[in-house]
Amino acid sequence: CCSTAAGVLRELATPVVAALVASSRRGSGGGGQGGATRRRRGLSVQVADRAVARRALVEHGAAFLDRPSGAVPSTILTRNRHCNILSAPYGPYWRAARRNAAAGALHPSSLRLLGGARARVLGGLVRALGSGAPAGESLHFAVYSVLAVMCFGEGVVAELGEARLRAMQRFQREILLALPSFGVFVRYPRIGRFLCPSRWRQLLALRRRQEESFLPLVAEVMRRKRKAGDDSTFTSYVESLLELRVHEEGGRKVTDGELVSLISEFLGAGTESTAAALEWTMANLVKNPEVQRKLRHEVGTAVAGGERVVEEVDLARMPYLKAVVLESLRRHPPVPFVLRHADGEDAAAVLGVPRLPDGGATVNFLVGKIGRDPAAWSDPMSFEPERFMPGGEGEGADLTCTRELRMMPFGAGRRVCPGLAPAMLHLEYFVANLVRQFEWWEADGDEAVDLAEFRGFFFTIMNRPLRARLVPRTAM
Ligand code: HEM
Repeated sequence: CCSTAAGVLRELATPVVAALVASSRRGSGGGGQGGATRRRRGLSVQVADRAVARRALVEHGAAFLDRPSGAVPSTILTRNRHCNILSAPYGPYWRAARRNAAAGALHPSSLRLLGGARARVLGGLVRALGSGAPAGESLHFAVYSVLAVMCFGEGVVAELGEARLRAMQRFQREILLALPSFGVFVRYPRIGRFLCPSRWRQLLALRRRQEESFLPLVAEVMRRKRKAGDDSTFTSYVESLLELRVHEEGGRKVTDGELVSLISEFLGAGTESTAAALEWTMANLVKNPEVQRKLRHEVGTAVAGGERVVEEVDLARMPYLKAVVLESLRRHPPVPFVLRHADGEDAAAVLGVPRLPDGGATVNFLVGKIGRDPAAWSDPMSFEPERFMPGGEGEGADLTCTRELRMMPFGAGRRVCPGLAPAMLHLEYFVANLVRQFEWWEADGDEAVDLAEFRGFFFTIMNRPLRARLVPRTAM
Protein backbone atom coordinates (compact mmCIF):
# COMPACT_ATOMS: atom_id res chain seq x y z
CA CYS A 1 0.00 0.00 0.00
CA CYS A 2 2.96 2.28 0.60
CA SER A 3 4.15 2.20 -2.96
CA THR A 4 0.63 2.89 -4.24
CA ALA A 5 0.33 5.82 -1.91
CA ALA A 6 3.76 7.01 -2.94
CA GLY A 7 2.63 6.95 -6.55
CA VAL A 8 -0.48 8.95 -5.68
CA LEU A 9 1.61 11.47 -3.82
CA ARG A 10 4.20 11.79 -6.54
CA GLU A 11 1.53 12.52 -9.12
CA LEU A 12 -0.27 14.99 -6.96
CA ALA A 13 2.78 16.80 -5.64
CA THR A 14 2.72 20.53 -6.13
CA PRO A 15 5.82 22.72 -6.48
CA VAL A 16 5.72 23.67 -2.80
CA VAL A 17 6.89 20.22 -1.85
CA ALA A 18 10.45 20.11 -3.02
CA ALA A 19 10.60 16.37 -3.38
CA LEU A 20 8.59 13.34 -2.52
CA VAL A 21 10.60 10.27 -1.94
CA ALA A 22 8.88 6.94 -1.95
CA SER A 23 10.20 4.72 0.73
CA SER A 24 9.34 1.11 1.22
CA ARG A 25 10.87 1.14 4.69
CA ARG A 26 8.42 0.40 7.43
CA GLY A 27 8.98 1.04 11.07
CA SER A 28 7.11 -0.46 13.85
CA GLY A 29 5.42 1.43 16.36
CA GLY A 30 6.61 -0.14 19.52
CA GLY A 31 4.98 0.90 22.73
CA GLY A 32 3.79 4.45 22.96
CA GLN A 33 3.77 6.39 26.19
CA GLY A 34 0.90 7.92 28.01
CA GLY A 35 -1.61 6.19 25.79
CA ALA A 36 -0.21 7.72 22.62
CA THR A 37 0.58 5.26 19.89
CA ARG A 38 3.37 5.38 17.40
CA ARG A 39 2.66 5.14 13.73
CA ARG A 40 4.29 3.11 11.04
CA ARG A 41 6.70 4.83 8.75
CA GLY A 42 5.64 4.97 5.14
CA LEU A 43 6.38 7.95 2.94
CA SER A 44 9.09 10.51 3.29
CA VAL A 45 8.36 14.06 2.15
CA GLN A 46 11.12 16.64 1.92
CA VAL A 47 10.35 20.33 2.35
CA ALA A 48 12.87 22.92 1.19
CA ASP A 49 10.41 25.78 0.80
CA ARG A 50 10.44 28.17 3.76
CA ALA A 51 6.81 29.30 3.25
CA VAL A 52 5.64 25.67 3.40
CA ALA A 53 7.89 25.03 6.39
CA ARG A 54 6.38 27.94 8.29
CA ARG A 55 2.83 27.03 7.34
CA ALA A 56 3.41 23.46 8.52
CA LEU A 57 5.41 24.01 11.69
CA VAL A 58 3.99 27.30 12.97
CA GLU A 59 0.54 27.95 11.47
CA HIS A 60 -0.60 24.31 11.34
CA GLY A 61 1.80 23.00 13.97
CA ALA A 62 -0.80 20.69 15.54
CA ALA A 63 -0.72 18.47 12.44
CA PHE A 64 3.08 18.05 12.63
CA LEU A 65 3.71 17.47 16.33
CA ASP A 66 5.11 13.95 16.42
CA ARG A 67 8.44 12.58 15.28
CA PRO A 68 8.70 9.50 13.09
CA SER A 69 9.55 6.43 15.13
CA GLY A 70 13.17 5.30 15.03
CA ALA A 71 14.44 8.68 13.86
CA VAL A 72 15.94 9.67 17.18
CA PRO A 73 18.93 8.19 19.06
CA SER A 74 17.07 7.29 22.26
CA THR A 75 14.36 5.39 20.40
CA ILE A 76 17.04 3.32 18.73
CA LEU A 77 19.03 2.71 21.87
CA THR A 78 16.00 1.69 23.93
CA ARG A 79 13.92 0.24 21.09
CA ASN A 80 11.22 2.85 21.74
CA ARG A 81 10.84 1.92 25.39
CA HIS A 82 12.26 4.93 27.19
CA CYS A 83 11.51 8.23 25.57
CA ASN A 84 13.17 11.55 26.10
CA ILE A 85 11.80 14.94 24.96
CA LEU A 86 13.01 14.61 21.38
CA SER A 87 11.49 11.18 20.85
CA ALA A 88 8.35 11.37 23.00
CA PRO A 89 5.05 11.33 21.14
CA TYR A 90 3.03 14.49 21.64
CA GLY A 91 1.18 13.92 24.91
CA PRO A 92 1.32 14.30 28.70
CA TYR A 93 4.82 12.87 29.18
CA TRP A 94 6.29 15.09 26.42
CA ARG A 95 4.55 18.16 27.85
CA ALA A 96 5.76 17.48 31.39
CA ALA A 97 9.34 16.68 30.40
CA ARG A 98 9.62 19.62 28.02
CA ARG A 99 8.11 22.12 30.46
CA ASN A 100 10.45 20.88 33.16
CA ALA A 101 13.55 21.47 30.99
CA ALA A 102 12.41 24.76 29.48
CA ALA A 103 11.30 26.32 32.76
CA GLY A 104 14.19 24.84 34.74
CA ALA A 105 17.75 24.05 33.70
CA LEU A 106 17.45 25.67 30.24
CA HIS A 107 15.78 28.85 31.45
CA PRO A 108 17.84 32.06 31.32
CA SER A 109 17.34 32.57 35.08
CA SER A 110 19.12 29.23 35.78
CA LEU A 111 21.88 30.05 33.32
CA ARG A 112 22.55 33.30 35.14
CA LEU A 113 23.41 31.35 38.29
CA LEU A 114 26.18 29.49 36.50
CA GLY A 115 28.42 32.46 35.63
CA GLY A 116 31.20 31.23 37.96
CA ALA A 117 31.16 27.67 36.59
CA ARG A 118 31.20 28.98 33.01
CA ALA A 119 34.21 31.17 33.79
CA ARG A 120 36.05 28.18 35.30
CA VAL A 121 35.38 26.10 32.19
CA LEU A 122 36.58 29.00 30.03
CA GLY A 123 39.76 29.22 32.13
CA GLY A 124 40.45 25.52 31.52
CA LEU A 125 39.80 25.93 27.81
CA VAL A 126 42.13 28.92 27.50
CA ARG A 127 44.88 27.07 29.37
CA ALA A 128 44.45 24.01 27.13
CA LEU A 129 44.52 26.05 23.92
CA GLY A 130 47.45 28.13 25.20
CA SER A 131 49.46 24.98 25.75
CA GLY A 132 48.81 23.77 22.21
CA ALA A 133 45.86 21.36 22.68
CA PRO A 134 43.94 20.77 19.42
CA ALA A 135 41.24 23.41 18.95
CA GLY A 136 38.30 21.28 17.79
CA GLU A 137 38.54 18.70 20.59
CA SER A 138 39.16 21.38 23.24
CA LEU A 139 36.06 23.37 22.23
CA HIS A 140 34.02 20.20 22.35
CA PHE A 141 35.18 19.28 25.84
CA ALA A 142 34.50 22.81 27.13
CA VAL A 143 30.90 22.67 25.90
CA TYR A 144 30.46 19.17 27.35
CA SER A 145 31.78 20.38 30.70
CA VAL A 146 29.28 23.26 30.86
CA LEU A 147 26.38 20.93 29.96
CA ALA A 148 27.54 18.42 32.59
CA VAL A 149 27.49 21.16 35.25
CA MET A 150 23.96 22.17 34.18
CA CYS A 151 22.93 18.53 34.31
CA PHE A 152 24.47 17.28 37.57
CA GLY A 153 25.64 20.42 39.38
CA GLU A 154 29.20 21.70 39.74
CA GLY A 155 30.03 19.74 42.90
CA VAL A 156 29.21 16.36 41.34
CA VAL A 157 31.18 17.19 38.18
CA ALA A 158 34.19 18.39 40.20
CA GLU A 159 34.18 15.19 42.23
CA LEU A 160 33.92 13.15 39.05
CA GLY A 161 37.18 14.69 37.81
CA GLU A 162 38.40 15.58 34.33
CA ALA A 163 39.54 12.10 33.31
CA ARG A 164 36.14 10.49 33.99
CA LEU A 165 34.31 13.39 32.38
CA ARG A 166 36.42 12.95 29.26
CA ALA A 167 35.67 9.22 29.28
CA MET A 168 31.93 9.99 29.43
CA GLN A 169 32.29 12.36 26.51
CA ARG A 170 34.18 9.73 24.46
CA PHE A 171 31.44 7.22 25.23
CA GLN A 172 28.80 9.67 23.96
CA ARG A 173 30.70 9.90 20.65
CA GLU A 174 30.97 6.13 20.50
CA ILE A 175 27.18 5.84 20.79
CA LEU A 176 26.57 8.45 18.09
CA LEU A 177 28.90 6.66 15.70
CA ALA A 178 27.31 3.27 16.41
CA LEU A 179 23.68 4.38 16.04
CA PRO A 180 23.27 4.04 12.26
CA SER A 181 24.09 0.33 12.47
CA PHE A 182 21.16 -0.30 14.84
CA GLY A 183 18.38 0.85 12.50
CA VAL A 184 17.44 -2.78 11.86
CA PHE A 185 16.07 -3.13 15.42
CA VAL A 186 13.69 -0.24 14.91
CA ARG A 187 12.59 -1.46 11.49
CA TYR A 188 12.17 -5.07 12.59
CA PRO A 189 11.61 -4.88 16.37
CA ARG A 190 10.44 -8.48 16.71
CA ILE A 191 12.98 -10.30 14.58
CA GLY A 192 15.89 -7.79 14.45
CA ARG A 193 17.72 -9.47 17.33
CA PHE A 194 17.64 -12.83 15.50
CA LEU A 195 18.75 -11.28 12.21
CA CYS A 196 21.78 -9.52 13.73
CA PRO A 197 22.56 -11.16 17.09
CA SER A 198 26.02 -9.65 17.60
CA ARG A 199 24.82 -6.15 16.84
CA TRP A 200 21.93 -6.78 19.23
CA ARG A 201 24.39 -7.67 22.00
CA GLN A 202 26.37 -4.52 21.19
CA LEU A 203 23.20 -2.42 21.50
CA LEU A 204 22.31 -3.93 24.87
CA ALA A 205 25.87 -3.42 26.12
CA LEU A 206 25.88 0.25 25.10
CA ARG A 207 22.59 0.92 26.84
CA ARG A 208 23.81 -0.92 29.96
CA ARG A 209 26.99 1.16 30.01
CA GLN A 210 24.87 4.28 29.70
CA GLU A 211 22.84 3.23 32.74
CA GLU A 212 25.98 2.33 34.68
CA SER A 213 27.49 5.68 33.85
CA PHE A 214 24.51 7.93 34.70
CA LEU A 215 22.60 6.22 37.53
CA PRO A 216 25.44 6.47 40.11
CA LEU A 217 25.68 10.19 39.30
CA VAL A 218 21.93 10.52 39.87
CA ALA A 219 22.40 8.82 43.25
CA GLU A 220 25.19 11.27 44.08
CA VAL A 221 22.95 14.23 43.15
CA MET A 222 20.28 12.84 45.52
CA ARG A 223 22.82 12.31 48.32
CA ARG A 224 24.09 15.89 48.06
CA LYS A 225 20.57 17.25 47.89
CA ARG A 226 19.60 15.45 51.10
CA LYS A 227 22.75 16.75 52.81
CA ALA A 228 22.37 20.36 51.69
CA GLY A 229 18.60 20.54 52.20
CA ASP A 230 16.97 23.22 50.06
CA ASP A 231 19.74 25.78 50.58
CA SER A 232 21.34 25.86 47.15
CA THR A 233 19.91 28.40 44.69
CA PHE A 234 20.81 26.48 41.53
CA THR A 235 18.71 23.42 40.65
CA SER A 236 20.47 20.98 38.33
CA TYR A 237 18.59 19.23 35.53
CA VAL A 238 18.80 15.89 37.36
CA GLU A 239 17.37 17.41 40.55
CA SER A 240 14.43 18.77 38.56
CA LEU A 241 13.87 15.36 36.94
CA LEU A 242 13.75 13.70 40.34
CA GLU A 243 11.01 16.11 41.37
CA LEU A 244 9.08 15.79 38.11
CA ARG A 245 5.60 14.26 38.13
CA VAL A 246 3.50 13.48 35.08
CA HIS A 247 0.18 14.70 36.49
CA GLU A 248 -1.99 13.51 33.61
CA GLU A 249 -0.60 9.99 34.18
CA GLY A 250 -1.63 9.73 37.82
CA GLY A 251 1.24 11.89 39.06
CA ARG A 252 3.78 9.21 38.26
CA LYS A 253 7.53 9.79 38.57
CA VAL A 254 10.00 9.52 35.73
CA THR A 255 11.28 5.94 35.49
CA ASP A 256 14.99 5.08 35.67
CA GLY A 257 14.96 4.21 31.95
CA GLU A 258 13.46 7.59 31.10
CA LEU A 259 15.95 9.32 33.41
CA VAL A 260 18.87 7.79 31.55
CA SER A 261 17.36 8.75 28.17
CA LEU A 262 16.65 12.31 29.32
CA ILE A 263 20.17 12.78 30.72
CA SER A 264 21.73 11.30 27.62
CA GLU A 265 19.64 13.64 25.45
CA PHE A 266 20.57 16.68 27.54
CA LEU A 267 24.29 15.97 27.27
CA GLY A 268 24.16 14.65 23.70
CA ALA A 269 21.76 17.06 21.97
CA GLY A 270 23.20 19.94 23.97
CA THR A 271 26.88 19.24 23.37
CA GLU A 272 27.09 17.90 19.84
CA SER A 273 25.02 20.74 18.37
CA THR A 274 26.57 23.61 20.35
CA ALA A 275 30.14 22.31 19.99
CA ALA A 276 29.68 21.84 16.24
CA ALA A 277 28.32 25.40 15.91
CA LEU A 278 31.22 26.75 17.97
CA GLU A 279 33.75 24.93 15.82
CA TRP A 280 32.12 26.15 12.59
CA THR A 281 32.11 29.72 13.91
CA MET A 282 35.79 29.69 14.91
CA ALA A 283 36.70 28.05 11.59
CA ASN A 284 34.96 30.85 9.71
CA LEU A 285 36.76 33.44 11.82
CA VAL A 286 40.08 31.85 10.84
CA LYS A 287 39.03 31.94 7.18
CA ASN A 288 37.84 35.56 7.43
CA PRO A 289 40.51 37.59 9.30
CA GLU A 290 38.71 40.87 8.61
CA VAL A 291 35.55 39.60 10.35
CA GLN A 292 37.72 38.42 13.25
CA ARG A 293 39.40 41.83 13.50
CA LYS A 294 36.05 43.65 13.53
CA LEU A 295 34.72 41.29 16.17
CA ARG A 296 37.79 41.74 18.38
CA HIS A 297 37.36 45.49 18.11
CA GLU A 298 33.76 45.19 19.29
CA VAL A 299 34.79 42.94 22.19
CA GLY A 300 37.51 45.42 23.19
CA THR A 301 35.04 48.30 23.18
CA ALA A 302 32.50 46.39 25.27
CA VAL A 303 34.92 45.26 28.01
CA ALA A 304 37.25 48.14 28.70
CA GLY A 305 39.89 47.58 26.01
CA GLY A 306 39.66 43.80 26.42
CA GLU A 307 41.15 44.01 29.92
CA ARG A 308 38.70 41.56 31.46
CA VAL A 309 36.76 38.44 30.61
CA VAL A 310 33.51 38.98 28.71
CA GLU A 311 30.57 38.11 30.96
CA GLU A 312 26.96 37.31 30.20
CA VAL A 313 25.81 40.88 30.86
CA ASP A 314 28.29 42.24 28.29
CA LEU A 315 26.88 40.18 25.43
CA ALA A 316 23.85 42.42 24.92
CA ARG A 317 26.24 45.21 23.86
CA MET A 318 27.77 43.18 21.04
CA PRO A 319 25.54 43.15 17.95
CA TYR A 320 28.37 42.11 15.64
CA LEU A 321 29.12 39.07 17.84
CA LYS A 322 25.50 38.00 17.53
CA ALA A 323 25.65 38.56 13.76
CA VAL A 324 28.74 36.32 13.51
CA VAL A 325 27.01 33.51 15.42
CA LEU A 326 23.80 33.84 13.39
CA GLU A 327 25.71 33.78 10.11
CA SER A 328 27.49 30.63 11.23
CA LEU A 329 24.17 28.95 12.16
CA ARG A 330 22.64 30.00 8.83
CA ARG A 331 25.57 28.81 6.76
CA HIS A 332 26.43 25.66 8.77
CA PRO A 333 23.39 24.53 10.79
CA PRO A 334 24.64 21.68 13.02
CA VAL A 335 21.25 19.93 12.75
CA PRO A 336 20.71 19.81 9.00
CA PHE A 337 17.10 18.63 9.02
CA VAL A 338 14.03 18.56 11.24
CA LEU A 339 11.97 15.39 11.19
CA ARG A 340 8.25 15.28 11.93
CA HIS A 341 5.49 12.79 11.45
CA ALA A 342 2.41 14.14 9.65
CA ASP A 343 -1.03 12.67 9.35
CA GLY A 344 -4.54 13.80 8.53
CA GLU A 345 -6.28 16.21 6.18
CA ASP A 346 -4.75 19.37 7.57
CA ALA A 347 -1.21 18.09 7.03
CA ALA A 348 -2.08 16.93 3.52
CA ALA A 349 -3.51 20.35 2.65
CA VAL A 350 -0.37 22.12 3.88
CA LEU A 351 1.80 19.77 1.85
CA GLY A 352 -0.37 20.40 -1.20
CA VAL A 353 -1.77 16.90 -1.65
CA PRO A 354 -5.37 15.68 -1.30
CA ARG A 355 -4.51 13.00 1.23
CA LEU A 356 -1.69 11.21 3.00
CA PRO A 357 -1.48 7.42 3.02
CA ASP A 358 -2.58 5.34 5.99
CA GLY A 359 0.03 5.73 8.67
CA GLY A 360 0.88 9.24 7.54
CA ALA A 361 4.22 10.49 6.23
CA THR A 362 7.64 11.40 7.52
CA VAL A 363 8.28 15.06 6.74
CA ASN A 364 11.87 16.18 6.51
CA PHE A 365 12.36 19.96 6.70
CA LEU A 366 15.67 20.74 5.03
CA VAL A 367 17.17 23.22 7.47
CA GLY A 368 20.44 23.60 5.54
CA LYS A 369 18.76 24.30 2.21
CA ILE A 370 16.31 26.78 3.74
CA GLY A 371 19.15 28.80 5.30
CA ARG A 372 21.00 28.91 1.99
CA ASP A 373 17.99 29.68 -0.21
CA PRO A 374 19.11 32.19 -2.88
CA ALA A 375 15.56 33.60 -2.94
CA ALA A 376 15.98 34.69 0.69
CA TRP A 377 19.71 35.43 0.94
CA SER A 378 22.06 37.23 -1.42
CA ASP A 379 25.24 35.28 -2.15
CA PRO A 380 24.05 32.61 0.33
CA MET A 381 27.23 30.52 0.31
CA SER A 382 29.49 33.34 1.50
CA PHE A 383 30.13 34.12 5.18
CA GLU A 384 28.87 37.69 5.74
CA PRO A 385 27.79 38.56 9.29
CA GLU A 386 26.98 42.09 8.03
CA ARG A 387 23.72 40.75 6.62
CA PHE A 388 22.41 40.50 10.22
CA MET A 389 23.39 44.07 11.10
CA PRO A 390 20.96 47.03 10.88
CA GLY A 391 19.86 47.55 7.29
CA GLY A 392 20.95 44.02 6.28
CA GLU A 393 18.58 41.44 4.83
CA GLY A 394 18.72 39.39 8.05
CA GLU A 395 18.24 42.26 10.49
CA GLY A 396 16.12 41.20 13.47
CA ALA A 397 16.29 37.52 12.46
CA ASP A 398 13.63 35.54 14.33
CA LEU A 399 15.20 32.28 15.51
CA THR A 400 11.91 30.89 16.81
CA CYS A 401 10.31 31.57 13.39
CA THR A 402 7.16 32.93 15.03
CA ARG A 403 7.12 36.15 13.00
CA GLU A 404 9.02 35.01 9.94
CA LEU A 405 10.95 31.95 8.74
CA ARG A 406 14.12 32.74 6.79
CA MET A 407 16.36 30.24 8.56
CA MET A 408 15.49 27.57 11.11
CA PRO A 409 18.65 26.22 12.79
CA PHE A 410 16.64 25.49 15.96
CA GLY A 411 13.53 24.17 14.18
CA ALA A 412 10.17 25.88 14.60
CA GLY A 413 6.76 25.62 16.23
CA ARG A 414 5.82 23.86 19.43
CA ARG A 415 8.76 21.45 19.21
CA VAL A 416 11.32 24.19 18.50
CA CYS A 417 14.61 23.48 20.29
CA PRO A 418 14.19 24.26 24.02
CA GLY A 419 17.97 24.72 24.24
CA LEU A 420 17.97 27.85 22.08
CA ALA A 421 18.76 30.23 24.95
CA PRO A 422 21.68 28.26 26.46
CA ALA A 423 23.03 27.51 22.99
CA MET A 424 23.11 31.18 21.98
CA LEU A 425 24.53 32.21 25.34
CA HIS A 426 27.35 29.66 25.25
CA LEU A 427 28.17 30.35 21.62
CA GLU A 428 28.40 34.10 22.15
CA TYR A 429 30.26 33.71 25.46
CA PHE A 430 32.95 31.36 24.14
CA VAL A 431 33.40 33.10 20.77
CA ALA A 432 33.80 36.55 22.39
CA ASN A 433 36.30 35.33 24.96
CA LEU A 434 38.26 33.22 22.51
CA VAL A 435 38.90 36.15 20.15
CA ARG A 436 39.76 38.29 23.18
CA GLN A 437 42.37 35.78 24.35
CA PHE A 438 43.89 34.70 21.03
CA GLU A 439 44.42 35.71 17.45
CA TRP A 440 43.21 32.77 15.38
CA TRP A 441 45.36 32.22 12.28
CA GLU A 442 45.28 29.55 9.62
CA ALA A 443 47.76 26.71 10.28
CA ASP A 444 49.86 25.24 7.47
CA GLY A 445 49.52 22.17 5.29
CA ASP A 446 47.27 19.40 6.56
CA GLU A 447 46.19 21.56 9.48
CA ALA A 448 44.70 24.32 7.30
CA VAL A 449 41.00 24.90 7.88
CA ASP A 450 38.83 22.73 5.67
CA LEU A 451 35.16 23.76 5.60
CA ALA A 452 34.05 20.41 4.14
CA GLU A 453 31.10 18.87 6.01
CA PHE A 454 30.69 15.45 7.56
CA ARG A 455 27.05 14.36 7.79
CA GLY A 456 26.70 12.24 10.89
CA PHE A 457 23.59 10.42 12.05
CA PHE A 458 22.05 13.58 13.41
CA PHE A 459 24.61 16.40 13.22
CA THR A 460 26.68 18.07 10.53
CA ILE A 461 30.19 18.57 11.84
CA MET A 462 33.49 19.64 10.28
CA ASN A 463 34.92 16.82 8.23
CA ARG A 464 38.35 17.55 9.66
CA PRO A 465 38.39 18.83 13.25
CA LEU A 466 39.44 22.46 13.56
CA ARG A 467 43.14 23.22 13.87
CA ALA A 468 44.49 26.77 14.07
CA ARG A 469 47.64 28.70 14.96
CA LEU A 470 46.77 30.61 18.12
CA VAL A 471 48.66 33.71 19.19
CA PRO A 472 47.92 34.69 22.81
CA ARG A 473 46.87 38.33 23.20
CA THR A 474 47.01 38.73 26.97
CA ALA A 475 49.11 37.17 29.68
CA MET A 476 47.27 34.07 30.86
C1 HEM B 1 23.53 25.33 18.47
C2 HEM B 1 22.90 24.50 19.27
C3 HEM B 1 21.63 23.76 18.94
C4 HEM B 1 20.99 23.56 17.73
C5 HEM B 1 21.42 24.08 16.37
C6 HEM B 1 19.81 22.76 18.00
C7 HEM B 1 18.90 22.37 17.03
C8 HEM B 1 17.74 21.66 17.29
C9 HEM B 1 16.74 21.34 16.29
C10 HEM B 1 16.79 21.71 14.82
C11 HEM B 1 15.76 20.64 16.92
C12 HEM B 1 14.46 20.11 16.29
C13 HEM B 1 13.38 21.18 16.50
C14 HEM B 1 12.08 20.94 15.77
O1 HEM B 1 11.67 19.79 15.57
O2 HEM B 1 11.44 21.93 15.37
C15 HEM B 1 16.12 20.53 18.31
C16 HEM B 1 15.36 19.89 19.27
C17 HEM B 1 15.77 19.72 20.57
N1 HEM B 1 16.90 20.22 21.15
FE1 HEM B 1 18.28 21.41 20.29
N2 HEM B 1 19.76 22.47 19.33
C18 HEM B 1 20.84 23.06 19.95
C19 HEM B 1 21.13 23.04 21.31
C20 HEM B 1 20.43 22.36 22.26
C21 HEM B 1 20.73 22.35 23.67
C22 HEM B 1 21.85 23.16 24.35
C23 HEM B 1 19.83 21.51 24.26
C24 HEM B 1 19.68 21.11 25.70
C25 HEM B 1 20.67 21.00 26.55
C26 HEM B 1 18.95 21.01 23.22
C27 HEM B 1 17.90 20.14 23.42
C28 HEM B 1 16.94 19.83 22.47
C29 HEM B 1 15.76 19.03 22.75
C30 HEM B 1 15.40 18.40 24.09
C31 HEM B 1 15.02 18.97 21.56
C32 HEM B 1 13.69 18.24 21.35
C33 HEM B 1 12.51 19.22 21.43
C34 HEM B 1 11.15 18.54 21.26
O3 HEM B 1 11.03 17.56 20.54
O4 HEM B 1 10.18 19.04 21.87
N3 HEM B 1 19.34 21.56 22.03
N4 HEM B 1 17.34 21.16 18.52
